[in-house]
Amino acid sequence: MGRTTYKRKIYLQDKPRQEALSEILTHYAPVRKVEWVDSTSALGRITAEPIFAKVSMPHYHASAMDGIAVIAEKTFHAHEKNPIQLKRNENFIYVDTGHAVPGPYNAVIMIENIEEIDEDTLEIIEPASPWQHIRPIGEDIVQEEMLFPPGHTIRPVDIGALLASKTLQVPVWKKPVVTIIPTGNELVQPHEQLAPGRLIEFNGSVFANYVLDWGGEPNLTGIVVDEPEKIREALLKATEESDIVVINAGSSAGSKDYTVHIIEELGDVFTHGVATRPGKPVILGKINGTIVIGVPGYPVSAYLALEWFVRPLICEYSHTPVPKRPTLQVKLGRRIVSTMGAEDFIRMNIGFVEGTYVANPLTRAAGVTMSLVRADGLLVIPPEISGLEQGDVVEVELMRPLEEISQAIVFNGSHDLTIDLLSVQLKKRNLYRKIISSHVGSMAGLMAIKKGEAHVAGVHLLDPETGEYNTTYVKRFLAGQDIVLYPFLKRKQGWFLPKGNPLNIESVQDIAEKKCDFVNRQKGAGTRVLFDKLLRESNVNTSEIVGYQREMFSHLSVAAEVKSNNNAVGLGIFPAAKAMELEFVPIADEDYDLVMTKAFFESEQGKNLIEVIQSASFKADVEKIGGYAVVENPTPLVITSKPEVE
Ligand SMILES: Nc1nc2c(c(=O)[nH]1)N[C@H]1C(S)=C(S)[C@@H](COP(=O)(O)OP(=O)(O)OC[C@H]3O[C@@H](n4cnc5c(N)ncnc54)[C@H](O)[C@@H]3O)O[C@H]1N2
Ligand code: MOO
Repeated sequence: MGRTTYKRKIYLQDKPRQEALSEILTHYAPVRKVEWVDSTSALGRITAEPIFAKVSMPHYHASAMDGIAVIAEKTFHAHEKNPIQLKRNENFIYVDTGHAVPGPYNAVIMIENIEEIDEDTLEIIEPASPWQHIRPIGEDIVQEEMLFPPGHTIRPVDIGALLASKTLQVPVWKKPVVTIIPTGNELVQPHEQLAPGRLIEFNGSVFANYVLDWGGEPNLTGIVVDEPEKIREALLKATEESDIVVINAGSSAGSKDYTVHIIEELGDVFTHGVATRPGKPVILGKINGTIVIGVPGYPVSAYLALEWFVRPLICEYSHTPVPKRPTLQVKLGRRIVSTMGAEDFIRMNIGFVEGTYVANPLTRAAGVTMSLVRADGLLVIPPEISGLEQGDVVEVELMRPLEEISQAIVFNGSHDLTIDLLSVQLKKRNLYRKIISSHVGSMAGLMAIKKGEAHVAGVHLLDPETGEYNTTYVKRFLAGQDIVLYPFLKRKQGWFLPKGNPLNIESVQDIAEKKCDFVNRQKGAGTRVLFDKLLRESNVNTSEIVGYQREMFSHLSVAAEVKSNNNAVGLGIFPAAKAMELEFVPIADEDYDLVMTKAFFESEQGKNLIEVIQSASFKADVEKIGGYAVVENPTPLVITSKPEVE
């Protein structure tokens, strides 16, 4: 059998998302099917027809109170000065709440308004009005009444109405079957062996669960390799069996991105490329009357594309509107640039600081699933806007409940592992309280406090003049504000060395003399300041250090470099050395402290935070990492807004 070869498709369209959606909706002609389901298991299903009550509720006149049923007309003359006596079974019967009130009785008197004379005789001093304390037939539901219109999503309370009216089965839309085909030679199932170049297939399960959540019936196939024949086969089978087909990855311009050609060959392609970032390489087409949607491989692009195109089709199938997320006005904590001509979808962290919702962008990389996991909101920047300024007030779609966002502690500054532990401990004490952190570096953290965009900043800024950490910087940059510098951690800084320290490195002189390959940090990093200070103190010139000009941007990347070179040395914190299984020779303790406004420090949230920091369980968590110590009951440094007298 001859193999089909396909040319690379290089140019993708930039079709506006709404236009692509409207177009695909016009091509969507679903064959809707109705199924009858038991009312007890109809939760979340959508009624396909109006639902009418089978019987009334109540279906008899029912007493609404414990007491006696009477004939109202025979009580009309009752008065304090004219008590009326009633005889059992003659002109009253005893009834309890819910009992039937048989004719000719037509009113109920509560037991507390009755005087018992003897077993069969009662006395009343007030008349009863007709139908008082009686739930007449159909008070709640009248037989043949419409319970719900078509297109109604069944909720728990609706199941109550169905059962109460003896409506035991309901006609609902059959869920549209959405077949999901993950493709890629590099993919393995999560339980399979991993190797370099092998990626775990997880998009498929994410899609399946979204489809389920949105009211569809997911059908996740196995992984299909990047071979035209296999893809063709999978698509043909899927289009026969499903209402909608989603094929993942292979949507772009790679040498093995066959999907678009195969859809074109088997049916029609309406769109290849939408004007969005991320999510651009979407394919919208149709094979044998079934809509086929090719979504990009990168997880974030993939989930967004699914929401833009698959969700509306599922809703269209059941004639329901596409739900919208609630929105919130937020102030931007940072400037955001955006692509002209394309909609930008930016995952945001949101915090409530000093009475304002402040939002900061998370990473924009389309391969970072955690950006969606961590997102509090989604900022959509329209195509005609090239960027937004820090401080602009914009609308974001909420991806988390507002209560949760409002109670979070906004943490900015230099990242440290212990901040996650702190967040876990806070969460354990209070369901909602957590920390949302932006890792922007110590200086940017200070600036966030200055501008009221964060509650707490984590900083480790060494003053090379004084050898002191943080104090100088806080005094200089936050002058004029009421600020608290809270001594938080002592972190061990030390040499990162190959296992066993083969070159026996202990000092800056050793590094220079033995011509080690030094792995440096970027200018401004606390570790870089420390290294430069060590050089000065030891009278070693930067030119004597091999590799001084090579800068890495994190402790972990320094450790990774050292791991790959037996002649290398780096400087950094212990956990990074431990993660890469390196030798670690401690040389200094670094102060990693917390900066916050005095108002926050004194607030309930602030007190909570300090309490957790000083708790035995948090300290135990921190000790487990190694190379760390929480400063025991420190004296916070309070800096007041009153300018210092020089
Ligand atoms: N020259 C160009 N290259 C690329 C373009 C472009 O316009 N020109 N677009 C880029 C964009 S934007 C995206 S998005 C990706 C889309 O690529 P594909 O849809 O062809 O997907 P793959 O390359 O096969 O996979 C990309 C990436 O996605 C992850 N992936 C894929 N499938 C799964 C799965 N089932 N589970 C989890 N993760 C999955 C994986 O990390 C892949 O490496 O193309 C750019 N390139
Ligand atoms: O569309 Mo890609 O999704 O920008 O990363």
